Amino acid sequence: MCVTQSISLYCFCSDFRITGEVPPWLKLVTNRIYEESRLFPSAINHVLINEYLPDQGIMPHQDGPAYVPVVAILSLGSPVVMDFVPHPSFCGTATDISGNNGEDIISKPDNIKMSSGEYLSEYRPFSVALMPRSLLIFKDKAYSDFLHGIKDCEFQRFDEAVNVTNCLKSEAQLAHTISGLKIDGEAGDNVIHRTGTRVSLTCRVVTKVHKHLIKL
Ligand SMILES: O=C(O)CCC(=O)C(=O)O
Ligand SMILES: [Fe+2]
Repeated sequence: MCVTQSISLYCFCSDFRITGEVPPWLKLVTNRIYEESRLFPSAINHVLINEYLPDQGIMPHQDGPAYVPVVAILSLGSPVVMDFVPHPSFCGTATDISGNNGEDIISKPDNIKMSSGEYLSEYRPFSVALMPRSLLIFKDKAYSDFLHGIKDCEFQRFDEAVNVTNCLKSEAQLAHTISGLKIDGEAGDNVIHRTGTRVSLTCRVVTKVHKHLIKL
């Protein structure tokens, strides 16, 4: 269940602001992501700010077609694990995503595996640990062929995360500053304990301003 609290939604396009003035610090952040990543076709014009309590996540979903297929997620506060699972259409349980009106596409986790329980070989699930102050950018196939989500769970294993080595390094360097991260490498027990809130800034480029996007 998606139980996150959306704090703010900023859409910079056509002077279209949902929750007041776009603060200068936010423009600095998005400009820097745009300029340094060089992955967005134009300046970021849409930022969703979400707050997650330790037991809150977000259902596996695909960001809607109103956005260009690249997204940057800046994570602050508690670390968390984001899971990527192949879109059901790559698992033999295709659902029609055409004609979507611009909203995100949400899928029940049960629909993600083939009836045999197998995944197509090139579409294996993976996860990424999102450490505090990290920036995750994904695009193309990761955007359109996979659903992304976060479990509603206070304890999250990250030993299977694609960036587990980086997490262990950053934990070693920042152990005193990262709260909610317990690592026991010897036991192979790499677990994030989400003890505090997490705030994320999801930065995108919206091409079509659709009235449904305003729904908070
Ligand atoms: O908060 C996050 O890390 C993910 C948010 C997200 O996927 C979305 O808003 O579409
Ligand atoms: Fe998303």
